[in-house]
Amino acid sequence: MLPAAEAPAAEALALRLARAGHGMVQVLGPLDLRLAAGETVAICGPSGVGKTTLLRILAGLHRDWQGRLTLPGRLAMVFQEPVLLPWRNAQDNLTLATGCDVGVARAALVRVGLADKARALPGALSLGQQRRLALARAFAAQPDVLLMDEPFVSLDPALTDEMMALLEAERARRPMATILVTHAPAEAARLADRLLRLEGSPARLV
Ligand SMILES: Nc1ncnc2c1ncn2[C@@H]1O[C@H](COP(=O)(O)OP(=O)(O)OP(=O)(O)O)[C@@H](O)[C@H]1O
Repeated sequence: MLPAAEAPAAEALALRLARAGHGMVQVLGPLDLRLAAGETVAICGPSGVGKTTLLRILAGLHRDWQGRLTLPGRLAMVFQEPVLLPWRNAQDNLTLATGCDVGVARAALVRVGLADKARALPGALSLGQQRRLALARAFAAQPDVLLMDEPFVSLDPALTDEMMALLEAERARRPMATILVTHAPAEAARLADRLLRLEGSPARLV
């Protein structure tokens, strides 16, 4: 057995992708993506290169691909838009989406500053509160791997900073591997251990 200092970190995710596409059009691959437990990787690349497609493959939302995915733990995803259930209150948005119990949902709402909004419908929340609710939903899933698809896009700098601070606090509380798709170098520099770039057609990771 290797001494602890030389032992490889546990792997949170390993993708060996031969190809992925939309119908006849190949968008991605071949490419390999591996994440150690607790590691944060930022992925950037030009618009339309396939970043969202890659995240959707990892989340099981995109089926048109060939290869092998190993993902031993729980996964949660934060989309560009909050994608909330409009007729369910904030607390139900967490429990219904993740299967977590009310205590876990309440605790996640507290951590994102929405303790007093548990009974509020998404439509009664500000944009920033809706974004924080989407983050709380991901936290309530207690993921081992968190996928974030441009989660701070179109937010003002103060709200972006607040969202990043919430993510940092959650990672300090409970480590999770994170993939952050972003166009913003400052977000990648602050949050990520590694920066990867999707390039080409079909796209590869460089
Ligand atoms: N449902 C779909 N049907 C056909 N083609 C699609 C579909 N969704 C995406 N595409 C195409 O696949 C390619 C990759 O799209 P994807 O959304 O993954 O890119 P992206 O890098 O996330 O872009 P952006 O930074 O603009 O969000 C694009 O050329 C897009 O037009």
